[in-house]
Amino acid sequence: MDEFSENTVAEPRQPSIDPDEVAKFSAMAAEWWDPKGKFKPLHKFNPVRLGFIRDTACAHFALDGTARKPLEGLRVLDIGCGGGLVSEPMARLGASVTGVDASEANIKTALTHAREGGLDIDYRAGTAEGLLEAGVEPFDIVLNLEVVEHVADPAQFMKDTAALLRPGGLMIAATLNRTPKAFALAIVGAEYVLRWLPPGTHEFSKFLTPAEVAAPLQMAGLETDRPQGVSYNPVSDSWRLSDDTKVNYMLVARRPVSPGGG
Ligand SMILES: C[S@@+](CC[C@H](N)C(=O)[O-])C[C@H]1O[C@@H](n2cnc3c(N)ncnc32)[C@H](O)[C@@H]1O
Ligand SMILES: [Mg+2]
Repeated sequence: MDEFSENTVAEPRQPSIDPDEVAKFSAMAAEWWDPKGKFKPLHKFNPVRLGFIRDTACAHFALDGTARKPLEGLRVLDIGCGGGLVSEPMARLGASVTGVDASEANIKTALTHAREGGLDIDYRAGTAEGLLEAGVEPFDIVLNLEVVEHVADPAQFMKDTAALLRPGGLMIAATLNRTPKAFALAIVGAEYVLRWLPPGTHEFSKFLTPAEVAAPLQMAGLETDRPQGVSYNPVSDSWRLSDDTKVNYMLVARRPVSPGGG
């Protein structure tokens, strides 16, 4: 057993995995940390979503956002963590981070990169349902970023990730909306015209509306905020928070301390 196999959770039945999708990401695993490589869009997108995550977490848990490590003491799950583009900054903010991805190649990249940077992150190859089967302790924060549009059963995936959130905890989900504008910008524009992403990275039919992301979370007992749009500005070549949720958006959900409120 190599060192890496110990980082695999619950091998046998992992129904959220769509093998073609995971193979697509495994094939690009070496590129995660190349800001000019295939994950360039995520690198560009990172500052705005990291700021949003930090601010939302500090507000939710009443933390001092100006502290050097404001998330100290919080357990964060980054589900579908890829190469760790969000796990690492969360660890730098003081959180105890568990990063889980269905692709072993991605986890290898993430482990290597974190070690090189002296960061201690609990990376595991696996899935949400694997964590549930393994009986992990629920997390203070669950990050569910740009993954649900790549899984086999989105509603079940959202439900499983909700089950990994403790009472009083915070989930931040992010994905692409299923609108004509998202088709034009995220698929035609980003994949075929600008070539930001390899053609075929996204399947339009797998995009989800905010209501479709929120419904399984609400059924799992979470309360959801209004979706937060994130938009690209071609003039400044940067991303910003916006009122437009038609392409990229984030959805904040909270598990009440006691069922039915509180
Ligand atoms: C677009 S990447 C997002 C990576 C990271 N969350 C980010 O935003 O930087 C999607 C990731 O989800 C992973 N993935 C796909 N299906 C999964 C599943 N069922 N469970 C866990 N991870 C999965 C892929 O391997 C890939 O690394
Ligand atoms: Mg995606």
